[in-house]
Amino acid sequence: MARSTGSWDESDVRIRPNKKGSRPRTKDRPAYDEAVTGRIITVDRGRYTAVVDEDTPTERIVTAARARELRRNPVVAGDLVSLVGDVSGGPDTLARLVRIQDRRTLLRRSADDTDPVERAVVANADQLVIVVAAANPEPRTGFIDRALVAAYDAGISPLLCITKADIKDPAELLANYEHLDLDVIISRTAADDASGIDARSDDGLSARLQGDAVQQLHRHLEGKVSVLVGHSGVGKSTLVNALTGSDRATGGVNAVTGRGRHTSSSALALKVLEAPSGSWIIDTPGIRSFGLAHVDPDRILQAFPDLEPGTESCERGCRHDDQAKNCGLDPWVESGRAGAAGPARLASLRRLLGSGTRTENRASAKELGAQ
Ligand SMILES: Nc1nc2c(ncn2[C@@H]2O[C@H](COP(=O)(O)OP(=O)(O)OP(=O)(O)O)[C@@H](O)[C@H]2O)c(=O)[nH]1
Ligand SMILES: [Zn+2]
Repeated sequence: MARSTGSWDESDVRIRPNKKGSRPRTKDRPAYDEAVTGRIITVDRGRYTAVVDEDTPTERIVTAARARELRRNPVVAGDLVSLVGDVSGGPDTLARLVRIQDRRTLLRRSADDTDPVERAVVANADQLVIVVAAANPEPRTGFIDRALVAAYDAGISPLLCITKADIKDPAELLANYEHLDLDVIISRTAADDASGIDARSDDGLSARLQGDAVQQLHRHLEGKVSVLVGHSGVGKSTLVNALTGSDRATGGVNAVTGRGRHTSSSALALKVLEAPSGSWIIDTPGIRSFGLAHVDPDRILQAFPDLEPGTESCERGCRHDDQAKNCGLDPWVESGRAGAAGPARLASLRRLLGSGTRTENRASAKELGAQ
C-alpha cells in the first residue's frame, strides 16, 4: 500500500494486538483502539456505507468519510475497514474511515484495453459469477473470456451462470468451455404449471424462475462473497432479487441498506437470504466489461488452460498472437487437441492478446470491451 506523505500512515496501524499481545507501535502514530470493523457495501460520492457488527444484535449501517491520509487509496465495495468517531450509525452521523484492512483479493479492470490505469472494482471477493443469457441479449464469448481472465488474475474462482435457457439451448455456447474446469449453472423460467421463484427485475416485469437453478446458485453462494457481472438485460437483477430478497424493481426498502432502489452505477453488496453469515452478493451495475491492459499476457494465457499446453513447442519469446510465426498453438488446435471449440477459443485468446498492444487492433479491442 502506498505510504502517505505524512510521517505516518493510518493504514499501517494495527488495531488488534499481535499474537504476543504486545501493543502496536503507537509512539508517533495515533492509535485507533476504539476502531470497529465495517464491511463496505457501497460507495457514493465520497461517502462510504459500511455494515458493522454483522449478524449480531447490534448490526447497523454506518456512513463514513475517508480520513485525509487515505485519500489516494481507493475504497471499494467488499473492503473491510476500520472506523472511528461516531460509529453509532444514528441519523446524520458520520464516522471516519481510517484504515483499509488487508485484502484477500482485489478484482480490477482498466476502462478499456488501452487504458493503463487500473481501477479497483471489488475487494475480498471469493467468486466471480459471470452472468450471460443464452439469447436476448446474445451471449458474447469475448465478454466471458475477459471476465475469466480478470477472475483468474485476481485469484477469484469464476462461476458461469447462463440465464434464459427457456429461450435457447445454451449447448453451443457451452461447447466453448467444455475443456475448462468451470462450474456452470443454467437458469430458465419455470413452466406456467410448475412452481417457480417469483423474481421481479429492474423493469418491474416478473420472471418466474425455475427453482432448481436458483437453489443451485444459492448453494454456490453460501459462505462466500460473490461478485456478479453481466450485460444489461441478461437477468442479473432478477437473480439478485431472488437470492437476496431485495426488491429493486418497486423501489421497496432494502433490508441491508435501509434505502430504496439503488439507482447509482456503483457496486452494491447485499446479503444472501437464508445463507450462513458472510454470504454476500456484490452486484456491479456499472461493470459491463473488463479492460485487461493491466494483465500480463502470461496471465491471459492461463485463463485458456485448454490451449496453454500447446505453447510448449513455441519458440522462446513467442507471443502466441496473430503475428507469431511457428506458434505451437496453431498445430495444437489444428490437430484437434483443444476439441471442436479449439479454433474459436484460439481466436478469442488472440483477440485478448492482441488488444492494447497494437494500434490496428485497438478499435476492435475497444469494441469487444464495450460489449
Ligand atoms: N425468458 C426469460 N426471461 C428472463 C429470465 N430472467 C430474466 N428474464 C427477463 O429478462 C428481462 C431483463 O431482466 P433483468 O433482471 O432486469 O436484467 P438485468 O441483467 O438486471 O438488466 P439491467 O437491469 O439492465 O442491468 C426482464 O424482463 C426479465 O423478466 C429467464 O430466465 N428467461
Ligand atoms: Zn506461441
